[in-house]
Amino acid sequence: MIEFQKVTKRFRRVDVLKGIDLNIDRGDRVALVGSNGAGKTTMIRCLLGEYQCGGKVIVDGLEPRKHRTEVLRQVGFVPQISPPLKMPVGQLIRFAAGVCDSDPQKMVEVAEKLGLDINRMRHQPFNKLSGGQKQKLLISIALGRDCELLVLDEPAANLDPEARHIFFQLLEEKRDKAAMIISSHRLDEVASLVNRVVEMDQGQIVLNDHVADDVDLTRMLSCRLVLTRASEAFARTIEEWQFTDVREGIIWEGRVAGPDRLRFLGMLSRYAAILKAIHLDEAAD
Ligand SMILES: Nc1ncnc2c1ncn2[C@@H]1O[C@H](COP(=O)(O)OP(=O)(O)OP(=O)(O)O)[C@@H](O)[C@H]1O
Repeated sequence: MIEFQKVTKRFRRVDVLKGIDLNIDRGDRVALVGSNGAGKTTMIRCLLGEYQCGGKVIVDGLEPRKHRTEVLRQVGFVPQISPPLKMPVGQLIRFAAGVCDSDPQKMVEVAEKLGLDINRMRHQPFNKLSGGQKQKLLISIALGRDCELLVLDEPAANLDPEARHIFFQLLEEKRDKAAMIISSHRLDEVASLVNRVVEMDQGQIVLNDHVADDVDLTRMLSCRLVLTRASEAFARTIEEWQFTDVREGIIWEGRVAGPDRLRFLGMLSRYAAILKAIHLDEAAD
């Protein structure tokens, strides 16, 4: 369905994508993870035909750069940063529904589930909404239509907890209807949805993990690590995984989201020399 073939992208002499090879098929639900600046958004923008890039991107046999309208018609997209649109909310919904030949009422219904009163705000310009309201509206437009592919770039970042919960429920309903690429820093949130984890680091794919559908991805792993000595570098890294120091930087405990296990072990392998014991256990519910 989607092919990236040796895709490269440079910004001002800096290589931001360094030869990405990746295939995504129908039925794939991919968590795209990686630290800030790894290249996730750039890759998504290449997929949507927004950037000229080296190599080849193909979506259902079409090159997005040459066939943007056709490609975008198949894709429900929620950007990380909302576009600076001045169009009033009501008009924006009608416009978006027209572009993908969908029923605007379905978008309004999704918006209401997320807690947006479209009727009250329909004359309000999009760029005057709050960050969370903008994100809810963009989610409503993407999910309130039928599409073959959902591309979501940090979609829940600005949502309040209640809306977050509803958003993931709505995505769950789309689970078998559309392929998904979800860029997220919170793998635990998307764990139950995805069957693949792709990790980027400095413009490259460093992990491409097909997590089998029969693995219980919602399960958390509880983990205890024992080191031969304390290490500042290790402490910085493991704290990013929300682990707690239980004895002078030597014993660490924490929990790892199910589909994150390979990425976690990949990170640990960098510290093999100072690891004395690793205990991983599926946490009891
Ligand atoms: N339009 C641009 N002009 C110049 N540099 C850019 C541009 N867009 C992105 N970059 C650079 O490309 C690199 C990758 O950025 P990108 O937004 O793709 O990362 P990301 O993985 O999505 O990060 P984050 O998790 O912070 O959203 C960064 O170093 C960024 O500064």
